[in-house]
Amino acid sequence: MSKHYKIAVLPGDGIGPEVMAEAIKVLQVVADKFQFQLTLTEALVGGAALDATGVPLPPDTLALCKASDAILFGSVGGPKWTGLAPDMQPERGSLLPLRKTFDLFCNMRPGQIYPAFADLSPLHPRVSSKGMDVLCIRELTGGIYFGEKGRSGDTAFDTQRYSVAEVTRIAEVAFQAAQKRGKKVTSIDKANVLQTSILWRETVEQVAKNYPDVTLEHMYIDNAAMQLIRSPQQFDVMLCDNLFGDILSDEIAAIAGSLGLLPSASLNGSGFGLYEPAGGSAPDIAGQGIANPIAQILSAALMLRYSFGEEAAAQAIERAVQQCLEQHIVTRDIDPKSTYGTAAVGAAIVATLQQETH
Ligand SMILES: NC(=O)C1=CN([C@@H]2O[C@H](COP(=O)(O)OP(=O)(O)OC[C@H]3O[C@@H](n4cnc5c(N)ncnc54)[C@H](O)[C@@H]3O)[C@@H](O)[C@H]2O)C=CC1
Ligand SMILES: CC(C)CC(=O)C(=O)O
Ligand SMILES: [Mg+2]
Repeated sequence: MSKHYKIAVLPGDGIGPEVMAEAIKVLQVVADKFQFQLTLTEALVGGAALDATGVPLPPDTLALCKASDAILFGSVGGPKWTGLAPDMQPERGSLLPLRKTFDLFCNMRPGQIYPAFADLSPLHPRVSSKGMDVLCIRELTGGIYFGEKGRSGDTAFDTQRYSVAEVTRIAEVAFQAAQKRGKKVTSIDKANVLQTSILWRETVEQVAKNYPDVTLEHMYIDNAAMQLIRSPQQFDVMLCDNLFGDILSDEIAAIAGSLGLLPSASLNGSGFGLYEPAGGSAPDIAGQGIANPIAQILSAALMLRYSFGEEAAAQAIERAVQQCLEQHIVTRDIDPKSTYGTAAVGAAIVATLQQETH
């Protein structure tokens, strides 16, 4: 076995460790089947790290990430840590610094309505027959999450700043992705109000000139949020800034059936990436063994595809997930009547992979 990949495994808080356990089982099966070696090294991050070491991103964890080929991330945060100083909070003190440190400017969140349980989509029957297949491409290292912020007395502020260079590089990714899909980019902004959106729109127009085979449309964020619910099938690639992409991707997940289905890849163009579910630590269901592991498992598949080029293994995982969904082996976030828990869904995906010949 000559191919060997080193993965930093950061389960984090809440449901993170529960869903990560299932993703690791899946990775071990595909490594065996597709003949590559994985070194999976676990480290503390987020609230778990804060409790154990006093900081949400310990130096050892960062060093492990730097020495790895990719990061498989669970989720961080929860009510236990929300009152802390901002940089001590798990989200601002670990996840955002990881995104910035590795320049992970491109966040991809693919969302589809799986035909097998389209009837369970909250939008059924209006959209299910026409489906949805959207790739949300979100700028991840700029915008209001990283701008100057402050608080004094009864006033607080956050700053949104975007440069032409930042918008250009994420727009390039969106157009290239659209070329391989439905050849349409919908760029989301609020250019009727925001100066950064005017620059965003102008810059996307410039980039579009290099992709004459891709149709570009612009849409204001408020309309986009509405159009997604009204007719999600109209979208192919949605190009968003950091804040708008964060919000719209949760909406895409809900239309697909659950936040527990939506994976994500955060990339910097070098092959290195951080892979995590689009959702958070779900404190309301943590510890109950009922979290949906599919977003974490599909995030592992994206890691195999984007960081390691193991396309066959990635597709095998995606097929196994699809098959379990078709057999209605799903957690209760998708079907409230279901009795399958996190481990049962993970085990079904593992069994499907083991049975499949390739
Ligand atoms: N990447 C990350 O680590 C993220 C962390 N967070 C943090 O997570 C904590 C909780 O945030 P919320 O706003 O409640 O968002 P959340 O995404 O954790 O949960 C929202 C709703 O979706 C459900 N949900 C999410 N993932 C699920 C899964 N795999 N299976 C079944 N149901 C699932 C939850 O049960 C909850 O009802 C906060 O501290 C937040 O800052 C939020 C988003 C991303
Ligand atoms: C800490 C947040 C920005 C995480 C989040 O909500 C996301 O990445 O979707
Ligand atoms: Mg979010």
